[in-house]
Amino acid sequence: MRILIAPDKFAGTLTAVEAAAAIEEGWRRRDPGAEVLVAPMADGGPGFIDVLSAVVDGKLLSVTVRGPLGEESPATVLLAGETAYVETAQACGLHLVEPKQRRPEEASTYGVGQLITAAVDAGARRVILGLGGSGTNDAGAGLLAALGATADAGQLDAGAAGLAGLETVDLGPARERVAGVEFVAASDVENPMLGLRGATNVFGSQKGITDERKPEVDGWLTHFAELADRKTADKKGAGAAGGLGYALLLLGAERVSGIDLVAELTGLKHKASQVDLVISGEGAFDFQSRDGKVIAGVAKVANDAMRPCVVLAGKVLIGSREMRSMGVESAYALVDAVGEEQAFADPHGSLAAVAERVARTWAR
Ligand SMILES: O=C(O)[C@H](O)CO
Repeated sequence: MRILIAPDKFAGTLTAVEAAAAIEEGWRRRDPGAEVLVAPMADGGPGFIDVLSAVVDGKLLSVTVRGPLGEESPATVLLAGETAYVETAQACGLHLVEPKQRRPEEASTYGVGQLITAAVDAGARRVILGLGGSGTNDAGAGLLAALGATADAGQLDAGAAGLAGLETVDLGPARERVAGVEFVAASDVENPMLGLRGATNVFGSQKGITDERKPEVDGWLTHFAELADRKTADKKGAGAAGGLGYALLLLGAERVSGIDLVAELTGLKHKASQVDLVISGEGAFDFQSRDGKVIAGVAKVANDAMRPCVVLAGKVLIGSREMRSMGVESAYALVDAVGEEQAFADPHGSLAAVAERVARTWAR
């Protein structure tokens, strides 16, 4: 049997590379002669550089930047000729701050601007940024400040709260700093920045913004957009990574789907056409998995190649009808198979055990 293993990370427990290894190990116990192709995936969020550095011929540049709350964060830029790949979550990711320490209204994307500066200073003329998994919600104002944008009153690098008192914003110096550089924003979502479908209302809760605080925070972002460029806030992907997409669009970025970009760079289409079964996976397979996320992207590629796609996930929180409409044949949950405690205590072993069971059904 020929299989393609193309999972996302299992957030908080396994990277995409580790998840793929666990699935392969479990599958081989049942089907030792299987021909296995492995393609760990990412949608623009955490894991973007890890996954791309395995397939892009380039070198890693190590830098230290400001994390979401000002702490030092180590990060890497992947340089391939004049193209640089940046994983924005390395500077502004939710995982960088312990749940109890989170202050989402103050968290800033300043470090993402520092990553761009490092890439440009190293000779990049095209910067491809993965967006997603952020702990920030500052409309990308921090990024713009790091590149030289200025404001009177208020503060561009103090998170969403700093935007409240702004009176004027000058993006000129930031645009000048990166003149001639082409940007690509590879995002995990297409949401606009403001309103009910916007960054604060849809993704604010996972960062710790309470429902009561959302109208005021959304108002701060609206105020900033009114000073900078209101129309751009409605564009596709402006709301990705707490409005970081918006700041990149202001710098002229082209917006693409993160998973489509990763699928292309990893040759996923070709790989899918060579196998009998495609296996994907992630921590929680839920309604958020539908648009722009890894499972939806992998299932689409599998369907286009007319190959069945199954999913292994920590939890499956989606109905079978919805799952099938995405092109996923079956989904298997670790917590159903081994229990929640065991799934967290030994994620590798649990995932391998479930993969072995799946092979019992699918291997031939
Ligand atoms: O970072 C975030 O806000 C979400 O992943 C959507 O991009």
